[in-house]
Amino acid sequence: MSFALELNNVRKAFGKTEIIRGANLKVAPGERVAIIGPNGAGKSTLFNLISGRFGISSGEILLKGKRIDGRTPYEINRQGLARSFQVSNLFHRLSVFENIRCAVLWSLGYRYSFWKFLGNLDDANERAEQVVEMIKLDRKRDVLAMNLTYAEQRALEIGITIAGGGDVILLDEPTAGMSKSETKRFIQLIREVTEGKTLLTVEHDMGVVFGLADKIAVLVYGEVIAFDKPEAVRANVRVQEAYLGSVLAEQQAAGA
Ligand SMILES: Nc1ncnc2c1ncn2[C@@H]1O[C@H](COP(=O)(O)OP(=O)(O)OP(=O)(O)O)[C@@H](O)[C@H]1O
Repeated sequence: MSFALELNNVRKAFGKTEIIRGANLKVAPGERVAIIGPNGAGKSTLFNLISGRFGISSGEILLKGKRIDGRTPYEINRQGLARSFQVSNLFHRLSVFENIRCAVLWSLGYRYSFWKFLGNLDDANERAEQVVEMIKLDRKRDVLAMNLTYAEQRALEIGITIAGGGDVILLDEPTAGMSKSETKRFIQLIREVTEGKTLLTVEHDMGVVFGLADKIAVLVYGEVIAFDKPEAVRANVRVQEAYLGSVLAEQQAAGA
């Protein structure tokens, strides 16, 4: 079986400082994985390496069995990896539907001239309608992105990410800035829209991590020190010492 995503001894240095120091990870198809770790551990850097935004210094990254290190973000995206855009990358003056349709058209290859085709691509329109429904914004279909609530904008961002049909999805702190009740609903939404797909998230909120992930990868100083089911990671002494013990205590105290 080839893994959905495989990192073998990946290293990344910025100048003389090595940030990712031999990271290994093997994610099976359909698995939901949360990457956790202290601030500055290299989680965002790892996402940037996987999605091709930064080149690796050494090692290899494989997507569904094929090497992707050295490829451009566009090429990696075409091979089936989709990374969440930030809210600021929404087209604020376009409607929910138009935002999704742009993402669909982009994924079909209309990179810079997609506006020429707007309105006359039935398949793209149909796919866009489906995605709008999946992210439960059908009642806001024609509302401009700038007039959505924050949580709705984050849902739209997820819709844009999945619109192209990628089967390995990277989400960077998908529930950041949401209230507790919004977060709960949003976890359910993420579960639904990524059903059957492989999901990687970077996450600080342990409630989200334990609610969403089949497996947790713990990144400390650029190394994956544990990769296992949530209960096993929670019980792992090395993880508790390096990170989780203090974070759980903090989050429990905050919730108490
Ligand atoms: N382009 C860059 N050039 C130089 N150093 C960088 C660059 N990007 C990240 N770093 C450094 O790499 C280290 C890891 O940063 P990164 O943002 O990946 O950590 P993180 O685990 O995502 O942190 P956080 O949880 O705070 O978001 C930091 O010390 C950061 O300053």
